[in-house]
Amino acid sequence: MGNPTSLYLQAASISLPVGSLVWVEDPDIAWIDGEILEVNGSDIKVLCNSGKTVVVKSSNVYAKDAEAPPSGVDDMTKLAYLHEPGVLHNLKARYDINEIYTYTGNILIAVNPFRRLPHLYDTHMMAQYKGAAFGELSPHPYAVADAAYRLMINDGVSQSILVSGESGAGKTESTKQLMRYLAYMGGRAAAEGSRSVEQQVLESNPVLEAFGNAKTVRNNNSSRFGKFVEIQFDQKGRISGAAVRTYLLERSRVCQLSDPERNYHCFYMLCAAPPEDIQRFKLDNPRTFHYLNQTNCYELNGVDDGKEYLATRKAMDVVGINSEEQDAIFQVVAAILHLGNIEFAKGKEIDSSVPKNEKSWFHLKTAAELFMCDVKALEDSLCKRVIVTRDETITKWLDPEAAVTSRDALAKIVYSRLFDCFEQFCINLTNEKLQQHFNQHVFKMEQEEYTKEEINWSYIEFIDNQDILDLVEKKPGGIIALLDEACMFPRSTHETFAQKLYQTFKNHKRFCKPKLARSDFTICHYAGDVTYQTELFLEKNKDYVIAEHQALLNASKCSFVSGLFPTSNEESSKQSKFSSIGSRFKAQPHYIRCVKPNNLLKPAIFENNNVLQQLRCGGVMEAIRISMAGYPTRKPFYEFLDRFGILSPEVLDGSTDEVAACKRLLEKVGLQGYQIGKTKVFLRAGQMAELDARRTEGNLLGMYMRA
Ligand SMILES: Nc1ncnc2c1ncn2[C@@H]1O[C@H](COP(=O)(O)OP(=O)(O)OP(=O)(O)O)[C@@H](O)[C@H]1O
Repeated sequence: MGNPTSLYLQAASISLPVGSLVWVEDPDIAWIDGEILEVNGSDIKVLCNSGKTVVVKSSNVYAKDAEAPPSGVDDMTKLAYLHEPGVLHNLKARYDINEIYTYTGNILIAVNPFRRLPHLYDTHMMAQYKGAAFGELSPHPYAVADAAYRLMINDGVSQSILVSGESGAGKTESTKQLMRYLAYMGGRAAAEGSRSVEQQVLESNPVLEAFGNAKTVRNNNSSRFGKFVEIQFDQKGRISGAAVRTYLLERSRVCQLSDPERNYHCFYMLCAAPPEDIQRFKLDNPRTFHYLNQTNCYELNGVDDGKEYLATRKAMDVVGINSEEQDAIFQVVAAILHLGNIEFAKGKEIDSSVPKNEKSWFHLKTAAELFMCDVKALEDSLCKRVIVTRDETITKWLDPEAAVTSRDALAKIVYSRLFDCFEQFCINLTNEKLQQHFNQHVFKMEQEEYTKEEINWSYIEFIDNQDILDLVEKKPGGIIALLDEACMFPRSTHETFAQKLYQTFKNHKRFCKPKLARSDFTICHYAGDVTYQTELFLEKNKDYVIAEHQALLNASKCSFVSGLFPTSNEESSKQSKFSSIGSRFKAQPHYIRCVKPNNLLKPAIFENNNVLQQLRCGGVMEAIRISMAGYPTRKPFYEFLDRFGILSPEVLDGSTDEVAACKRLLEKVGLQGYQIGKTKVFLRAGQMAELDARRTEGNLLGMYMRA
């Protein structure tokens, strides 16, 4: 991605006269506004609104629109000066009055209010957005959903809405609003006694949240997985079906935690279940389970896990999971908790292990009961490995440490099979793909606007992230290809893999080796640098189930459990499933970018630097950069004359032809490089500021002459 500051050079290089209102950089609040006191060559003295005076280079000063409405504009493209401080200030001005949604062209930016705003989401609101032209009403997820819905109906083309943002930014909430609106538009009364499809989709949220969400440092209810919701409509625009696909669950959380985070909600819910379930699953206080007591965080503020358990069961009913299946699911969840409490001691043989004590035996037996598998087989699968060579079969003991690793591996694979998952690495890769898609889309929309207005423009290049995609997934030679190779050689270790990477990519500008690291590597993703540990990597890529675990659970007497571990020929290939994520977004996309205004998760706090960082990474500044490269400021003819007619009042005399008047005015003021569209004047970056500066000069001159 290009350096975002290079964007504004054009806008900044114009000379601003004394008295102009400007933005200058500020270390604490990112951008501060003020007024120019003096201009000495390229040095500009500014009196900031905080009261302090600073001298800055003219290239770092950005014009502030004196006529910008105090409560902001609902679309960034309506800003007279489209630059970073303008965009930031606009979002803040709106956030201060609880206007959390703002457009940047077709992209909806949603700033998390961290407070309920029920008036925004009632049915009355939905009725208003139904069929309203995009941009006619205040920005809203309903408007995005409505536009997508209508395009689907009118053009018969599938649509997708991409909701992105960092953890806690409001993706889940926004998605819920989208689904509510689509259910409202395409709803169909359910047959007597059965639930409607849309209700099932909405109700699938609590189910997924119970099993895939956890408290993290950044969000008390953080989704630890990617989600793809597909809603199908029939010819008449009525919902006909739905599917919710999940991918890439964070699996390490099942057995490894640190303060102040929690494991997946379902574990705590189950421990707070009604007595008959507690008895049946031999459960106890969460503090007694190793997989839960590695942190001191058990309860969530305002959440009653017992109630949540019942609500989850109910939600499972709605999505069509019958009570037998529900029992099987919670049985597996309980089995995982017991599994985690099995400790190991040294056995009689050298380097062997056995369950440590009575307590461990109890948990081993209980886990086997709940998995409905053989106790001895479970013990063996934790403590032994069978190695088959050409000539013989050797049984190898695992020492206590290796037995713990084996136990945790079993817990993770069972839980992830329960949830159907992939790796953290792929989450970043998916984002990369989506980002590229986003760039292309924004670019295309710009082009379409120009074509519609019959504007000439040459192809404007923008930097995309194809290089990162190549680095990661190019065949042969990309990181994944090298990883696959490494996994095929029995002797390769994470160190040899790392060496291979360092060697291969030593000159790649998106790849680097962190100083001091021996086997880590860093990829410069669009959202920032991410360092990966090859150690975990090699392990994770071998997404195999240990053969003993596979055999153990495939033989379970519970058909649900054995179904989680089908034999290899019953299993769908991993590759095809992953590649489908990117291809699904081939449908016409719409974008919602969620922004988290502060890390305290509190209302009414808007941290400039924090927000700016998200706008830069999330592609919002990128979208603006793309439009800056063309003709970012567009003014309908009458508005243009209204604002700038004063620069040459004679052009207005006696003429009713707005187009001719605009042309004459632009000629008179000697502006170069603008274009006249069919309904609007198109200006290059900075030209609006230039015209305003002339107006200011004109006013000053007028005042001087009058004096
Ligand atoms: N539009 C909104 N109105 C009210 N509260 C909101 C809104 N959007 C987000 N929130 C609040 O912010 C919290 C975090 O939002 P959400 O769970 O949607 O984030 P997320 O982006 O899905 O996070 P993660 O990626 O961690 O799952 C919510 O629990 C809710 O309290």
